[in-house]
Amino acid sequence: MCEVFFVLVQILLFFAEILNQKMLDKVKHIILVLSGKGGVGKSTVSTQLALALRESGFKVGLLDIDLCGPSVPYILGLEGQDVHQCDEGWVPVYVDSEKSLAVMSIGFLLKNRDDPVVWRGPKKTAMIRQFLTDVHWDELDFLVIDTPPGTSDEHITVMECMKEVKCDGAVLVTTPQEVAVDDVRKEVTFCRKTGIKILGIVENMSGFVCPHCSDCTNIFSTGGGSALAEMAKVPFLGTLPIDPRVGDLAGTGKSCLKELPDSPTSTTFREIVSILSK
Ligand SMILES: Nc1ncnc2c1ncn2[C@@H]1O[C@H](COP(=O)(O)OP(=O)(O)OP(=O)(O)O)[C@@H](O)[C@H]1O
Ligand code: SF4
Repeated sequence: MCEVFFVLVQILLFFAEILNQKMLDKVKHIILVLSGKGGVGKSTVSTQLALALRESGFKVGLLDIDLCGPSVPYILGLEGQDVHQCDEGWVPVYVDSEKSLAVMSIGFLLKNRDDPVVWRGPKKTAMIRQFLTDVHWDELDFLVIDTPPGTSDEHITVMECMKEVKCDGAVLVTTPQEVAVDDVRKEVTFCRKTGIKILGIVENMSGFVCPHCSDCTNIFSTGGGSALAEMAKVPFLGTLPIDPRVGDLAGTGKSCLKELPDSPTSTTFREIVSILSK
């Protein structure tokens, strides 16, 4: 009896793996965006990175698997959009008629933005697996995956699924403060233990850009991200200052590269795109 069950599980896993590979088959590059701590700007970085890749002419998908705080639909101004089902699974929401940016988030499945997702681990794990296997992406150059903060069950599920497909690796987001850097240090260890390559570290909220004179003032200490990158021997991808104009783009779906082409934030995103697309 036990053996029959074991064989059945193996068969199911085999088909899940095939399905997983099939859905992500047409995706050339998969990039995870991780942070050890909440509120450091991971969703902002994921979204602006997806938009910057699109501005650079790539076809992009953005998958938000932050089940407890799905903010991508809000940031992109897509709240209230419906996700449709087709024979192969879910059809993502496209931000434009050219279908240059496809988006999937649990936020599209909640009736109300304020509805909490009160699920235990196994249900969350099943949902994440489904997100990774059942979204019908068209041909994509890049799929950016926005993850929840920390190193929880959800992360382990993502890492397990990523082993079955060709994931390029993870971009780690930190802020300059020591507590955030400490948490990202744990994330570095987590990536190493789970075999995910670290593509680099981004230091967000690094200084404040004055909206009047555009001067950048370091209100916290700086350099935590680059010091960690050096210590962990991984690339440092750059700094993004606190820029109220970037904060104001949340909810509009507008790209920083397009709206604020001369800002330090756009300069850093251009560099990140050029590193990731090499
Ligand atoms: N560089 C920046 N300049 C100005 N505002 C920023 C910047 N980065 C993030 N923010 C703002 O900080 C807040 C938190 O950002 P965001 O939601 O991206 O963080 P997060 O790490 O994804 O949070 P969570 O852990 O809840 O998922 C948002 O209001 C966002 O607009
Ligand atoms: S940075 Fe310059 S313009 Fe901005 S608040 Fe300070 S003094 Fe004023």
